[in-house]
Amino acid sequence: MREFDVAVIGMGPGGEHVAGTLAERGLRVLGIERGLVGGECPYWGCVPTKMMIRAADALAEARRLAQLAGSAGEVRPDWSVVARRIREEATDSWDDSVAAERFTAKGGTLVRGTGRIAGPGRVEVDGTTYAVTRGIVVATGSRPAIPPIDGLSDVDFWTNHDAVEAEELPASLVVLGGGAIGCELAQVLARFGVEVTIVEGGDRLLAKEEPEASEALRQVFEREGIAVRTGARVARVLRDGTAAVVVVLEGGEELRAERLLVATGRRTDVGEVGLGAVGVDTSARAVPVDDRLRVAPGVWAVGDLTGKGAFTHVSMYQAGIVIRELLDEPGPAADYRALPRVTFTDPEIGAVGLTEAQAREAGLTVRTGTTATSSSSRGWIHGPGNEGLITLVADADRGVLVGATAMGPAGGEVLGALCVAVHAQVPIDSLRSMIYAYPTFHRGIEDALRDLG
Ligand SMILES: Cc1cc2nc3c(=O)[nH]c(=O)nc-3n(C[C@H](O)[C@H](O)[C@H](O)COP(=O)(O)OP(=O)(O)OC[C@H]3O[C@@H](n4cnc5c(N)ncnc54)[C@H](O)[C@@H]3O)c2cc1C
Ligand SMILES: NC(=O)c1ccc[n+]([C@@H]2O[C@H](COP(=O)([O-])OP(=O)(O)OC[C@H]3O[C@@H](n4cnc5c(N)ncnc54)[C@H](O)[C@@H]3O)[C@@H](O)[C@H]2O)c1
Repeated sequence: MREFDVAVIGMGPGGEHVAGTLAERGLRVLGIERGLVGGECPYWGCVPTKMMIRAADALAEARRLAQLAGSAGEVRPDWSVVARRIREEATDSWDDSVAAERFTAKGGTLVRGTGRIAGPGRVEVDGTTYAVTRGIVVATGSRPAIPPIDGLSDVDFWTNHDAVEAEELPASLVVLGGGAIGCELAQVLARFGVEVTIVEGGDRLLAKEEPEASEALRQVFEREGIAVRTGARVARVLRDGTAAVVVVLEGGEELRAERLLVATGRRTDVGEVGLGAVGVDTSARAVPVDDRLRVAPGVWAVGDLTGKGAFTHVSMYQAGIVIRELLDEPGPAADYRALPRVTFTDPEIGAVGLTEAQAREAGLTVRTGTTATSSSSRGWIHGPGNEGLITLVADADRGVLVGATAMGPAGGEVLGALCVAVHAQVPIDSLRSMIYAYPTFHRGIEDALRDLG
């Protein structure tokens, strides 16, 4: 049986970081990947979708020219430019040779196939068993969760994979799910001329964010011609000939489109990767981990699988802790108090820490302060595209921020300052005494602090 110090099952952003760093540090590392080294983020997630968004935002800015600077002629979207960039620049036509070689050049051993834990200190890849002396790291990520809707499996629906790989766009699209994926892709495709309807089962878009941000985004979407149906339950789905998908809502209304994109969340698979062999309940939705990402003696987990936030930065952050664990190096334990997230719609919605509702549920003495992005000097100067808000959530007893939202142009960048405030528990009095450069978008933080009272 071949022996390694560390085996990493799943080479997405978290697994690749653990495996590559430990190999570089001289450990014997086995990396196991059944798809592409790099995982969801570079091939079907963050990177190509942000490339799409960059293109869609350029179109939106061009359309704003008339209100700001005249005209650059007729704006004519061409998806083939985006598809080519994704194929050639982002994904190498979904070929991971460069990433695989980067790992093996560091001294790692890559085995392609489906890995699973065969027992303590043992992993198996498609029938071959390997001995692991120091640690097994499970980083198998997530896949699209497909809801059990009558008829769905009979229509050729899209997931994020198909949307990212599309060489041509449909004329019309129903997007099932108004979360981060649904909202980002809906706006991109609408800006490229696709007639888009979002069908969201809950009562608002981006349910994990502040309700005011959800409402502001809904208004932007409707103004851009995206139909938003919230509180809408799908009864069944069927194909009408070859041309259209019909989405039948409870109540009987029918929505027709050339394509259906399913973006209803992600699912993890705890059982498939053999975590049951080390005592994990395989019916769990996420792997239970402690604050050092330990699952069982000699087993760690990182990334989407841990249920701590399905973001690349969470996976990389956790990977950093596991690397220290496996190298026996000191360092802080995981702390998710200041977890940031950014939905890259236009306007961007950046948020960190707790929402107001979460802070109240936690029993804190909550105070909030808010300001409209459009009412700041910079927002007003910016003009078209200046929708948004800055909302602060404070723990009044301790005099610190526990959460914040920055929605607006560059909302994800404005968020940086708020992340520091929440993470480092900067006293609100200290935030009030800072100098905020004029006229920046982040200066809106000062207005929101004033509103905190
Ligand atoms: C459309 C979209 C847009 C996104 N945009 C952003 C964004 O802007 N910012 C952000 O932070 N996050 C974004 N995300 C989320 C981000 O992509 C994920 O959180 C991140 O990729 C998770 O990393 P991971 O390490 O858990 O593994 P994953 O990226 O999920 O990769 C896991 C890997 O494990 C492999 N694998 C699974 N099971 C096995 C097995 N048994 N044996 C061998 N290999 C296995 C898979 O093939 C895969 O390559 C986006 C996601 C999507 C879908
Ligand atoms: N910018 C980013 O960082 C970014 C971008 C995209 C995705 N992501 C990550 O990927 C995760 C998955 O994204 P997602 O948008 O698929 O999931 P999500 O959980 O964010 O949103 C899914 C939405 O689908 C709705 N839904 C579920 N079943 C439904 C049904 N049958 N009919 C109608 N609506 C239904 C839910 O109510 C929810 O609002 C995100 O939570 C996020 O962590 C991050």
